[in-house]
Amino acid sequence: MAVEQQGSVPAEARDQHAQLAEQIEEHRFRYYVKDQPVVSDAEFDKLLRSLEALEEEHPELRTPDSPTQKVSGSYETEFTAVEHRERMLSLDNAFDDEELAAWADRVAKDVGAPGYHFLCELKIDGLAVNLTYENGRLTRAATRGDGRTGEDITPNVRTIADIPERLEGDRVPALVEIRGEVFFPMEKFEELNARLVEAGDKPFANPRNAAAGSLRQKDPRVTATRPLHMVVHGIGAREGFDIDCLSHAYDLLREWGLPTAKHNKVVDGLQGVRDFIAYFGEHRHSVEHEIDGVVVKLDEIPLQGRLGSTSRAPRWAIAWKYAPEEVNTKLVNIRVGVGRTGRVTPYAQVEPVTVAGSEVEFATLHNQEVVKKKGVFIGDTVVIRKAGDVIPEILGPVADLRDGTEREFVMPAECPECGTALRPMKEGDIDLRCPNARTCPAQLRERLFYLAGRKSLDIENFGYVAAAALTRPLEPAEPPILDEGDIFDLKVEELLPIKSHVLDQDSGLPKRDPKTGEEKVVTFFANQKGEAKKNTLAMLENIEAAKDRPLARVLTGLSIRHVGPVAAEALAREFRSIDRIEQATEQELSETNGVGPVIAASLKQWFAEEWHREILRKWRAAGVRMEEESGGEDEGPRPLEGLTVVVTGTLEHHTRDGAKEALQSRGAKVTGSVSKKTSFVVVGENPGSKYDKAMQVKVPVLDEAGFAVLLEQGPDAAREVALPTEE
Ligand SMILES: NC(=O)c1ccc[n+]([C@@H]2O[C@H](COP(=O)([O-])OP(=O)(O)OC[C@H]3O[C@@H](n4cnc5c(N)ncnc54)[C@H](O)[C@@H]3O)[C@@H](O)[C@H]2O)c1
Ligand SMILES: [Zn+2]
Repeated sequence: MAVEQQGSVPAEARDQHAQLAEQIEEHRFRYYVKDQPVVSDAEFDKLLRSLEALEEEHPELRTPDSPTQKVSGSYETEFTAVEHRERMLSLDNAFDDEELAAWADRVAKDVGAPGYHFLCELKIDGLAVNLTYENGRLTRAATRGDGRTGEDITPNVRTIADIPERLEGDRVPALVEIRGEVFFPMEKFEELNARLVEAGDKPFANPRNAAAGSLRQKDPRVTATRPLHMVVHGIGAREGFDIDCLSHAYDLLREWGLPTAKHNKVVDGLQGVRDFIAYFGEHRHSVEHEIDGVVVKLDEIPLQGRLGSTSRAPRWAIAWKYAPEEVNTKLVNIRVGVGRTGRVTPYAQVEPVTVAGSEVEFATLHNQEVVKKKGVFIGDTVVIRKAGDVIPEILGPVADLRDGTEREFVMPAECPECGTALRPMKEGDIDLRCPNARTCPAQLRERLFYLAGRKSLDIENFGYVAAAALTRPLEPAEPPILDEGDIFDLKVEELLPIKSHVLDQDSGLPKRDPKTGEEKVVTFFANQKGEAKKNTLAMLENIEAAKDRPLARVLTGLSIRHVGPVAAEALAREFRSIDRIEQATEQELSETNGVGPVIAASLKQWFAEEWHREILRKWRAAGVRMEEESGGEDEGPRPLEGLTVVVTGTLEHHTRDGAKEALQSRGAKVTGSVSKKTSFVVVGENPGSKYDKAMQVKVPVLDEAGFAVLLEQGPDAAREVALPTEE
């Protein structure tokens, strides 16, 4: 019989199975023992799923030692092996609603009677630990290991502040095994890698690996330096107390001083589970730790016992996995981009990958210090993270895949677009700038794009590619626009012969033909017959129409440092003409409501530059509006329209109501709770939890000085002075 069954599996399937199993074991070893996985979790899960599918087809391959039947491998490590009193299992996964519903059906069938509940918990992305408390004292802590035997990490766990040495209260049991997840906070991650890199050690690829690697240190003194936290999510063996539901057990655990989860919810049916999943799918980043899913458990403990477990996972629980936000890809290059104000920032170019539903090819790296802190080299495989609608970022390198050909990034000394030597604006600035403001093609292109943008002159059909074609065409040699002074004098005849690249707005790089791989060259303004395209004519018409935009928009379009739409409104309202602004003293400017000394100084600097005054002369000659229309009714501008602001803590110069009114009168909405949709959080003294929340969800946080900037100069300027989100 056995022989016959064996024979029924084709050799090919058997080989494939053996190969997959070996790969999976290898990845588990790298993940659980070395804390340096070389593939993403999603890739790993895919391998495991293929193995499961293969076993579904050929059940004979599903032997007890298959990776699908085990919690993980058993490995010899440098830690002492210890037995768990009760097994520590993994979880089965549901990747879609059908799988979730199938699980719920099974539960219904096995329980057989109504009246049970589902306990929904967040699935924390960390590593599992087992804490043994005897008569209230922590006597041992272990990793999960293969589920029966884990590694003794007691001295390391004792360094974690969240974990009590002694349980509190008068209901402390004789024995209890507490299961929970140790995690590493995302906002401390870059700092850790910076420290490791500086010490010549390997950086971690992501916070989950950092948690595991920090906890599994030979020297617990090292663990003690790492900001580890824990959340409790289960109970193993126990003596001396009874519990009816897991949710009630958590109340007891909390009483004992253990760190229980804040977001658990008991629901009485599948719909409640779906709602919980949907809610945290939306609010994934407003939680204090990374989550990769939701764990749904049957709440009633006697019923859990009735359903029992497989060799790998309990039948009474299931893990819903959210779409992964992290993928591995190759860091092809680190380039630098030049912004509107000449700031030069490095950014990563990676092999294109899809993360969270969109293709990613570039990720920001902020400045040369950040590149160093992250410890990434050009040529590394890196972990890319795209969280919600946030700009993609590189978390860290997969150091174990290095082969020695990787090279360190060196910040260029010269502007990549005009060759001018880069320098900081002020001593002590980290940011480097290209000082060639007037003719640096990158800066001019960005300024023109801004000038034509929604906040300024709002010129339709004048986009990024047009700005590039007009300032640095491949042909003819002389571009029609040398600086923004020329924009209102464009003639259609000048545009027709222009040949240019199609520049990508994210990177400033020429787009390539997907087939040939060559950089695309187009006659952007002319059709094949050499006549003006419809869009070209529309662009010229729109430029003409833009001459009559309100003064504030014209001012905004000049890209004067610190003069965004809000300050421009204030200036236009007070002075009513560009001439009067130019003639005003620095004192007069800075006393203007909504302007202040920084803007005043910046205006003076701007007008002192001859080529800036030349722009104004050309615009005036072209008929651009340089004065506010007289008479205007005094309704007041709403420069903060569309913003949502939270104020917390005590401010020195405003009462809470005063601050609220100042915001509302400028059009902002003021709310009481912080979410991803919040534009700014203003913090005074003793800010409390809203501040922490803002840090977590990375909402810009303003101190009182920053608040003043927001009121006077608007959101763009305020963002520049927001407090750093790390630390
Ligand atoms: N990248 C790799 O090479 C690699 C290798 C091995 C495993 N992995 C990853 O590790 C995970 C699989 O490992 P696994 O067996 O730990 O399974 P799992 O992560 O899917 O689920 C089980 C674990 O979830 C944790 N958990 C978090 N919150 C919980 C909660 N509220 N209640 C109960 N448990 C909770 C527990 O530690 C438990 O052990 C997958 O995400 C997999 O991709 C990756
Ligand atoms: Zn330059």
